[in-house]
Amino acid sequence: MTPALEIDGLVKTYQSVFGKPRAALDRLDMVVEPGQIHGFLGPNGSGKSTTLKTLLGLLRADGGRMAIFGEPVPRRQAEVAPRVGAIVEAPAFFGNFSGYKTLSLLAKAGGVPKQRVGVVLDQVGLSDRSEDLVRSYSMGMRQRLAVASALLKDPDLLILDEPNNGLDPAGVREMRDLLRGHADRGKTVVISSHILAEIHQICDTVTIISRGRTVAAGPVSEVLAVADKGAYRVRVDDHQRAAEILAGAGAEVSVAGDHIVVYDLADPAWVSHTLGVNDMWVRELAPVAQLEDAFLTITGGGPRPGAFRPVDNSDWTPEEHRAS
Ligand SMILES: Nc1ncnc2c1ncn2[C@@H]1O[C@H](COP(=O)(O)OP(=O)(O)OP(=O)(O)O)[C@@H](O)[C@H]1O
Repeated sequence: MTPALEIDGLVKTYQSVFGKPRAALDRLDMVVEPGQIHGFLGPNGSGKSTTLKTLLGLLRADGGRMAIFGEPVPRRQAEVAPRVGAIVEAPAFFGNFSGYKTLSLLAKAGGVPKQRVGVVLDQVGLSDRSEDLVRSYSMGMRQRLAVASALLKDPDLLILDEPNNGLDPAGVREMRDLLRGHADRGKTVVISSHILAEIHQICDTVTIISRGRTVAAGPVSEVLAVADKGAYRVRVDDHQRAAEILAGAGAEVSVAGDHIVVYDLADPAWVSHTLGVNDMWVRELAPVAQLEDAFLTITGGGPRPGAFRPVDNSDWTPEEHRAS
């Protein structure tokens, strides 16, 4: 089946008039299959908004390829635009219009039948307040109005950047039900977040990025299973050398900031023994037990080996990419 979304080796560097150029995306990869709720997870500043803006044609990429429903973008952005609804930056609504009027105008501008306005107001739970002026709306209500505007054209691909911002716990639950309902009708949803728990509760699959690179991707249960998979955090004096020794002895290891992580470890004593016989002394050996720890572990360092592909500059179509 054609993926709803494919990103391959995306590169984006922000130029600065005074300072040095800032590499925001460094060969980022992402694939989203249709009908899923896909989480796009990464710490603040890791490049989520930049990715989504580039995908939607709001920023120009410096390298890499992107396709939406098999159509290369930005070249065929106009063709796929009717199938995509997105909120990437909090839209500015006119405070003196009601929610209903706001959506009616947007529907008219987008060539969407007016009946959709009532439907989406209902979907986001704003029907009761639809005649009130937007300036009287709470932040959470404005957020829901924004989601309603993205739902107007009943998009096959719904992209929401941090949709739970400003929502209280009940609002987060409603948002989850809303997105699940959309996916259950065969639509695809991509939501970005820096909060692991949100992605864990809502999403089927996830792409985790750190410093503009993909560091892990796959079904949420598998990617985050690192927490339950006998992963151990190890601190020694020379992490690089310790990682080489442990990897050479057959362990799956990644270097993450000021520590290393050893995966699938049946017996932690094996680590102290293996390093000890190489004259390296373990300062800390602790299980990575919590999901938040797992997230920090995954995003704390560079990409894990094999987690991303280098860019090639050959001509490319999504079909060729899938065949390769
Ligand atoms: N217009 C810009 N000019 C220069 N640098 C920028 C610009 N926009 C973003 N950046 C930088 O690019 C990097 C990625 O930023 P981006 O906003 O894409 O991250 P993010 O994951 O969406 O973060 P957050 O979760 O805080 O929204 C950051 O280092 C940020 O400072």
